[in-house]
Amino acid sequence: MGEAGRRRGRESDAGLPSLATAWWDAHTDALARTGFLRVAARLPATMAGAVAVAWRADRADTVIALVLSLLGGVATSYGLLATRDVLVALFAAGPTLDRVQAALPALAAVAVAVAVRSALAIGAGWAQARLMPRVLTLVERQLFELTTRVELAAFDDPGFTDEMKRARNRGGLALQAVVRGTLDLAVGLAGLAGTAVALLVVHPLLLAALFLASLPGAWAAVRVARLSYVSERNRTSRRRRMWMLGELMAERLTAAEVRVFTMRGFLLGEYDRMAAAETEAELEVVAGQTRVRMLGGLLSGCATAGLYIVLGLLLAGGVLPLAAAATAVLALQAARMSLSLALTNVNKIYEEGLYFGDYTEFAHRCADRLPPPAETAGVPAPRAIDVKLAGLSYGDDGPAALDGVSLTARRGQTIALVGENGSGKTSLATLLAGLRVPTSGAVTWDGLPLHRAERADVWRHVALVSQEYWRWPFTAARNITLGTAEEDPARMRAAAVKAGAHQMIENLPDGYDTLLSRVFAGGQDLSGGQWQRLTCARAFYRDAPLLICDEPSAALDPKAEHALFASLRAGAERRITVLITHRLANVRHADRIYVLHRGRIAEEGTHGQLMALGGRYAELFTLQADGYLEERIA
Ligand SMILES: Nc1ncnc2c1ncn2[C@@H]1O[C@H](COP(=O)(O)OP(=O)(O)OP(=O)(O)O)[C@@H](O)[C@H]1O
Repeated sequence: MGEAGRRRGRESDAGLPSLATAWWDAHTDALARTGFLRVAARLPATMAGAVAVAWRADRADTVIALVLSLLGGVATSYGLLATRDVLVALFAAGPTLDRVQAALPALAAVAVAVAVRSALAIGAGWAQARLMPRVLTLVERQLFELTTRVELAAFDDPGFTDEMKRARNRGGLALQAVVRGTLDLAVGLAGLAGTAVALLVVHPLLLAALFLASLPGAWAAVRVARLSYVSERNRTSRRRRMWMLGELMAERLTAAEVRVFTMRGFLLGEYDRMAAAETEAELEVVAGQTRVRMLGGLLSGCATAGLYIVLGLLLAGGVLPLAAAATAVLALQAARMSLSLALTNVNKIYEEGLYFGDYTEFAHRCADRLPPPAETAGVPAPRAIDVKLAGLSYGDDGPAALDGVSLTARRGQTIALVGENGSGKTSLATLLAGLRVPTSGAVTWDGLPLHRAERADVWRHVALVSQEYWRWPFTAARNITLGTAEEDPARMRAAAVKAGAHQMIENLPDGYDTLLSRVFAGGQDLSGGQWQRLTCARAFYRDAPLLICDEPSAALDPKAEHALFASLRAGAERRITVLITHRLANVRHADRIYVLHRGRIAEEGTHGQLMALGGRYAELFTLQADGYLEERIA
């Protein structure tokens, strides 16, 4: 078992169980074994990818940054050769004044080269700074375009959500770092090339010696990068747990339960365990990196010493004149600076490139999970919805949540889905709304299979009161008109009245303009029932031909519940209404009631037919009704 496996084992000894193994663990070990040549081979592709993104973000600034960086290398080369001319003039025989005068033109050339190089570096830096925010926006926007389009089923896959988190948290910043690193590497390489040209002119052997001297540093840089990347990957799941524990201990929604269930000791204990494993892993990596750096430093030192010995021998043997040797020393110093810049950035590009690779892999995975292209143009408002032998499983090998379900719902009808918890009601509703594609069978709207239609066109005809609705941090008005292009105040108020939300909203400090989130200054929060009224108002505002209400009254008081169902009945003839509720008194008026049991339709019919049948429905209804019948107001 690898270290990662052993650590996972330790984590699951007590407390929370292990997190599901994520797909990336599979290639962690392969990455740890990546050799220098593979790293080197990977760099050009990473850099080309970065330049391509930079190009899309802003062509002009990309070209300016690259061209100015390369010109900087020319200025370096020119400056070094001018320096050699200065030294040749100064080391020549003759009176000092004459020698200084002879060196003046070359000195002027050196000054110009230095000034030009600085100006080019400033220009390149400015272009790079302008490029960075655009690169980040481009990458993030691309990610959100995908995450808001992929099939809903993708979110059931823990691997997908992990990858998404990593791509979100690190992808954009990693690409920024790769682009910055690529441009800086261009500066370093241009400087190095400029120096190399100067060295080549001085003596070709010096160039070879410089190349050999740079190898240990390059090896250490790449090795350090790989160590931190592999450790980061291994630590992701631990961090996820720590983040999850942090959320449980420092969130308003969990605060009451943490206290009343005396969870504090357990949660803090879990946190300590995770933190200890995290620190241990961190120290392991730092120790490994320090060893590599020490070895790299030692080898670099030896190589540099060798370089100076070569220089000394060439000088002693009379192969190299003194001025050329002095230029070579200057060139070597310049080369070392350029080399250090280049290596730092090789390091950075490689490491950040791996993280950006996660982003690009995630983008590819998203592309695989996008709905197929629509085969029809436009989707008319449904007059009849047909479900034929539909089955649904969550995940690749999950048990069937629905199995062979068939039903028809027509315009003007209200159908009710009832049944015990986990029987498949919500799953069936997601099929009717085109939110999920059945794993077997089909769902059609007026004969059109939903999976062949453009999803956005389908959802334009759907209003959903979801069981797990989101408390959108917008104003009350925006919460009602959510997702619709136009805001019609009169219609919005009418929808709020139908949902019993109008008076409640009017009583808020700023009425419909009250911000419903405590996260923002001056924001307000609502009670569970008040939020539910608002979500019902949203559904009425959409006034869609398919209205799905999944437990719309779970948090409502009896009066509000009564009013809501009266409103639902009032407009029922214009649409298809799907009602899901455990309060069976509310489904008595439904045109057809489907009783689900373990993903299948166990019974169906009107209230009267099902009561006469004396099956599950009759049993549940009688059970509930008895509770009310015992005590009546006299
Ligand atoms: N996102 C999901 N991923 C995996 N399994 C799921 C998911 N959603 C539902 N299930 C499973 O599918 C089955 C049916 O769930 P569903 O939510 O449709 O039941 P339900 O009848 O609406 O239940 P309830 O009355 O509690 O709302 C359950 O076994 C549930 O565990």
